[in-house]
Amino acid sequence: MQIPTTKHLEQCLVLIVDDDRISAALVATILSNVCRCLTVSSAGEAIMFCQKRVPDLLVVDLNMPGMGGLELCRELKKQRDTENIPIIFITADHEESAQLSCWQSGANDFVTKPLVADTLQHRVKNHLLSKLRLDALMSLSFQDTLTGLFNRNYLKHEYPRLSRQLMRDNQPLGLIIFDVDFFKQYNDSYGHLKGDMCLEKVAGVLSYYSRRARDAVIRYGGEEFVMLLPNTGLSGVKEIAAMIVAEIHQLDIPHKNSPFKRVTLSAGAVSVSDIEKHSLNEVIEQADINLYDAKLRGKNQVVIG
Ligand SMILES: Nc1nc2c(ncn2[C@@H]2O[C@H](COP(=O)(O)OP(=O)(O)OP(=O)(O)O)[C@@H](O)[C@H]2O)c(=O)[nH]1
Repeated sequence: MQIPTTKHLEQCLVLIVDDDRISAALVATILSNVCRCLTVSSAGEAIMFCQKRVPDLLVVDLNMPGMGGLELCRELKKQRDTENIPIIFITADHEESAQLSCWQSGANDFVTKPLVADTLQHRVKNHLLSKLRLDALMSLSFQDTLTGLFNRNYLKHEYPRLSRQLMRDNQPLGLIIFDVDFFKQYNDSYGHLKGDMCLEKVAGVLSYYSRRARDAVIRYGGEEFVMLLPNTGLSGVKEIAAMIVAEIHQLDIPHKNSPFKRVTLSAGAVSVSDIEKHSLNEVIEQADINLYDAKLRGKNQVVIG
């Protein structure tokens, strides 16, 4: 089976990390007909770059003043956002021990100087293609096709890691379940296709409010969405849930068979501080009880506790 890739090779961004400008320019020229390239001149700059924008691959000079290539590689492989970026070292060192150090730091490959242009191009190309296939598989496994949000698989996969992190930092997890009110009637009145468009609009608003790097929105069921808000206490969770419910109300998406005459959301929210004592199911269950309460109290509102 051919796995559909998320973008083309020429759209990929390779970050070249080299303190020697001439050497960096040579690598950029060699790779110019394979992909897009940007250059930074130190490991520190590379880390800052990756915090703002994640490249598809890094070509790193092994020996740089200050933080060297090996340390940079170890650092990037530790971080969740950068752990899957292929890293290729360029080294003038032909010693076996240097090669071993590259592998041990987590590098995906290395090329030796003097550079053979064809070899560098093919290595970069092969690693980029593997990365594109991995990205495509990740999005097929973890993305909801209608809304582009994460799916339930992602939540199950992500929760153990997230809860370990929150435990270490002694921080709470905020979680909100949103459910579109009278959505069966919406489909019945306007048709399934319009129903899908309505879900896409709701998803857009939820994504907009998922502002911090580790916040996440998941399409949990048909018209049910879960928002994960790490490091967020009860008052923060309440504020965000209320803003989203109000925003959907303000959007004024017509719904003739709702008593509100527009599309609305109900929300059940929690903030759990002793996360180690609770499974994902327990946290969801608590939020779901609150959601049920919001529905009982007349919908278009948030219940938190
Ligand atoms: N258009 C569309 N509809 C969906 C999708 N997934 C689920 N639904 C519909 O969502 C509706 C949910 O109905 P209910 O669970 O009865 O909820 P409700 O009508 O919103 O009732 P309350 O939650 O009590 O306000 C069902 O009619 C499903 O067919 C989807 O992907 N697209």
